[in-house]
Amino acid sequence: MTPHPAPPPAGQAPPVLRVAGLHVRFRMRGGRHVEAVTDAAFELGSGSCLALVGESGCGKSVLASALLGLLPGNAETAGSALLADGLDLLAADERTLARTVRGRRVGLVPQSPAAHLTPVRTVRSQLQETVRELLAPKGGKARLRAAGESAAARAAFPADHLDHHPHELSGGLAQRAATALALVGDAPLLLADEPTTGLDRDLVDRTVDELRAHTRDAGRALLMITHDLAAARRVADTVAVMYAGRIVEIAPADAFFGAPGPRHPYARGLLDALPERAFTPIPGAPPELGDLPPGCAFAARCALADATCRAVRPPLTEGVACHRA
Ligand SMILES: Nc1ncnc2c1ncn2[C@@H]1O[C@H](COP(=O)(O)OP(=O)(O)OP(=O)(O)O)[C@@H](O)[C@H]1O
Repeated sequence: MTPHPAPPPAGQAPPVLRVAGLHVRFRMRGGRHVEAVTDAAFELGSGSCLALVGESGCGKSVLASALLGLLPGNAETAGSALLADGLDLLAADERTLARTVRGRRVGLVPQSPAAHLTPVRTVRSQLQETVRELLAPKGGKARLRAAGESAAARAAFPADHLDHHPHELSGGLAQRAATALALVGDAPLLLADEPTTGLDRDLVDRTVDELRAHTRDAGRALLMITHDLAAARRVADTVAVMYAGRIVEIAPADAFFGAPGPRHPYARGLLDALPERAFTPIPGAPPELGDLPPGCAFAARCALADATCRAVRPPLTEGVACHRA
């Protein structure tokens, strides 16, 4: 049965996004399955930012694609992802998603900007076209121009590059152009998938600050997928750690990055791997999502694991999925 969370108490604004029991699996040849996202649940309150962190291949981008209805044909989903107005992103049909969701209610800062920029058009023309499509079908030229320039400025995209084509941009500038395109639609929910790839530290800070500023207003929220824990610390209210398709810890950012710190051994390992901390990598590699072990997926890499960890998958209880936390 599709889980639907209880409505918020009377008088309280509903969260901008409520994800419950989200599963995504891919059907593979020979009847095999890849369990890319298993039982994900979280809420994004009005004006808040949640950072989804974890190593490569743990399902973060698949989760974002599920929210936008952008999964490939071999994907099966379950669960719910409710916007504040009650629309379930997982149940919505393609027409609804294309006409009323992507860009309008949910903006995406994509992981690979090159795939999102049209090669034959300048950045300015793409921004103006997006404004025309999303916001102001009959807007005058001056208004379109101003809206495009304002989004570019907010994404720290330099005005003197607006008339350049994507192939004339560095990786960092292409990333900022894609960020500007996501901001131009003024969507209440922003999904930013590795929005700081290829940027130097100053620009990382500027970009995440801008995304954050965009979502400070009531009724807006940011879901930021990132490897960059410093960027997550800078902007997030809540941190969710994903491992092998599951959220294994979800915690207030202050507690996670400060005291008492992460509770899950994997989350502690992520922080300990940072150069400014112990600089100790987590040994081993994550398991294949098509061949997950029966117990805790982290057990093979965990110094604390015992027989229970290897045999019984720990449920997420009070924000952590670990028998030893
Ligand atoms: N169409 C597909 N068919 C089968 N498996 C897929 C498909 N798309 C993604 N996967 C698998 O889903 C898993 C999760 O991928 P995902 O891109 O979400 O990881 P991620 O955490 O975002 O990593 P990264 O940070 O490198 O993007 C990967 O193991 C990937 O191989």
